[in-house]
Amino acid sequence: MSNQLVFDSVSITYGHGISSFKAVNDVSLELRAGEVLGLVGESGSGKSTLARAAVGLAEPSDGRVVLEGSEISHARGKMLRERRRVQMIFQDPQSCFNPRRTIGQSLDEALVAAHKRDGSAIPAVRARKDEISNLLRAVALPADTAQRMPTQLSGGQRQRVAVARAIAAKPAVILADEITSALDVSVQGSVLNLLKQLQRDLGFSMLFISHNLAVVRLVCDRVAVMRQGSLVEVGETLDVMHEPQHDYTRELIAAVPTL
Ligand SMILES: Nc1ncnc2c1ncn2[C@@H]1O[C@H](COP(=O)(O)OP(=O)(O)OP(=O)(O)O)[C@@H](O)[C@H]1O
Repeated sequence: MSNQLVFDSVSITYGHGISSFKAVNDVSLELRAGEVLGLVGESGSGKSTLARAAVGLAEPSDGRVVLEGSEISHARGKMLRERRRVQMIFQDPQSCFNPRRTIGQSLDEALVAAHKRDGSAIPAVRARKDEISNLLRAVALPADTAQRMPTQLSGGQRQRVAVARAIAAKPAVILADEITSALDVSVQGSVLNLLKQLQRDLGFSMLFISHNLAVVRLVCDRVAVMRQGSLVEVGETLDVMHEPQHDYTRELIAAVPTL
């Protein structure tokens, strides 16, 4: 399997001088084409910061992030557009949508950006409306969701729209950062099933950040464990769950009785 996204000796420091803090410390991690890689570790271990470096929301102080052979960290010009092939979905979709735009307008913006990135002709409004209906259907939302405002949707529906917006970009990689943590338990499963199904159908790779090891076991092919900014262990999910190599991983697993 080829590597889609590579974190190559990435370190990320917040702040400067004596108040600086190294949130990620020399992490090398490879996301293979078509796989779901879980990223686990206690709160503050640097999981989100690492992922954010792949979409330009954090800048590596050392090392680089590489997408299909091309560096996308420190991106300029064409690589900024290329970086949109990595899409991040956040815990709280409420804050990621422009509150003054309808869902249809937000999805349209994502579609237009994807066509611009690929250098393909931007389809006429009618054809884009059809694409938006298809996207909504793909995430099991009714077509009239396009006319609604973000605040008119439930948390689960908003997260489905966030997934639709991510796939509108025809991503090579999706970074899912605690995407069900803010949802009611009753809807968490359906959003996860949806994402897993889309991942299989569309073939993107996914970095799946979660506190919830039970969910990680269900969703992920491999799992990586971070502690205090460093990577402590990475392996096949079942191997890591059943034969953890590191004491810290053992502690994480022991904290989840259902495992
Ligand atoms: N913008 C920032 N400025 C300064 N420090 C930050 C910033 N963002 C995160 N940090 C710090 O960096 C460390 C890593 O945070 P990060 O959010 O990456 O961890 P995490 O493993 O994703 O945690 P969580 O699961 O709680 O989201 C934490 O100590 C956090 O307080």
